[in-house]
Amino acid sequence: MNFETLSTTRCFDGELKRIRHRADTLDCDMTFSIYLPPQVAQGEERPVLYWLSGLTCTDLNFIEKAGAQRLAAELGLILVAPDTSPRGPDVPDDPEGAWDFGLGAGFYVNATQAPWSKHYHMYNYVVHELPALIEANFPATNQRSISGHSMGGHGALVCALRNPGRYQSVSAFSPIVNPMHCPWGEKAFSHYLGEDRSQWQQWDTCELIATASERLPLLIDQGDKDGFLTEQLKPELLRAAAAAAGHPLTLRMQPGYDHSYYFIASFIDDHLRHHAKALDGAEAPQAR
Ligand SMILES: N[C@@H](CCC(=O)N[C@@H](CSC=O)C(=O)NCC(=O)O)C(=O)O
Repeated sequence: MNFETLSTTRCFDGELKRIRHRADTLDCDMTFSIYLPPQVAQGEERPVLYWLSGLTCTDLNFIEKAGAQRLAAELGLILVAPDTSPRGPDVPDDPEGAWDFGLGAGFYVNATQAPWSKHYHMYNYVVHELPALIEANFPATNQRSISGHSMGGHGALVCALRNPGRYQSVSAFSPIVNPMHCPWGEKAFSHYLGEDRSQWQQWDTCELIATASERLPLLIDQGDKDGFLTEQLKPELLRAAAAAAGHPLTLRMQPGYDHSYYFIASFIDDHLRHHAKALDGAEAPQAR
């Protein structure tokens, strides 16, 4: 598989790379970031944490703002941050240029409706094509975990719930848990998936959790001063759905925190340790 390394930057004794490649599932060129911890320079293969970002983001928001590399280096975790939508001059965008749909807002679904269905297959990209590229070309094991923020939190939860056994652990910050019933999700799903709401259920965490065949524990952090909390995110709906299904959920309401990457940076270490504990060969170091 061909790819181009756009940059390589030393970081906490590891390497941060930006990679551009042709994405067949999206029918466009894509750029992602990958952090290789120092253990890979010593010949080790390491497990991967995939991070899905939210609306308006590229691969860089998480890499530049979350501060995850320091502990990833210590834990020996590879971090992979894809972009949030297909890109390029041929890729359709919101006709009015809104930031909550189209470019930067792929919602991690496989679009079925024209004109979106030509490129907007972010689910297939993050679940299949990107891991295949990573595992064939980088010193990565096939042990994977997934996390994300907001639209990306929705993506992480949906990817894990739809693929029992594929991910060792899952977590999310401020996820859109019930996109079928919030303005961001209704706008995106009606365009990408059409008006038949029965087709939306397979992309909605609160729906998927009812019938999940694997009860992978969910770790979720949510700020109680998040401006999107009541209209878009609605974590209480996930709490109810998880309770009804008997699905293990740790939902931490964090007092005073908003929707920003300052919030993510404040709790990212807990999430990295959660994933490291679940991933073979990436145990957290002993406390000193
Ligand atoms: N541009 C918007 C704000 C958009 C926003 O808050 N995006 C979040 C994700 S929201 C859900 O998916 C984000 O991660 N932004 C990038 C960042 O670096 O903070 C506005 O102007 O209101």
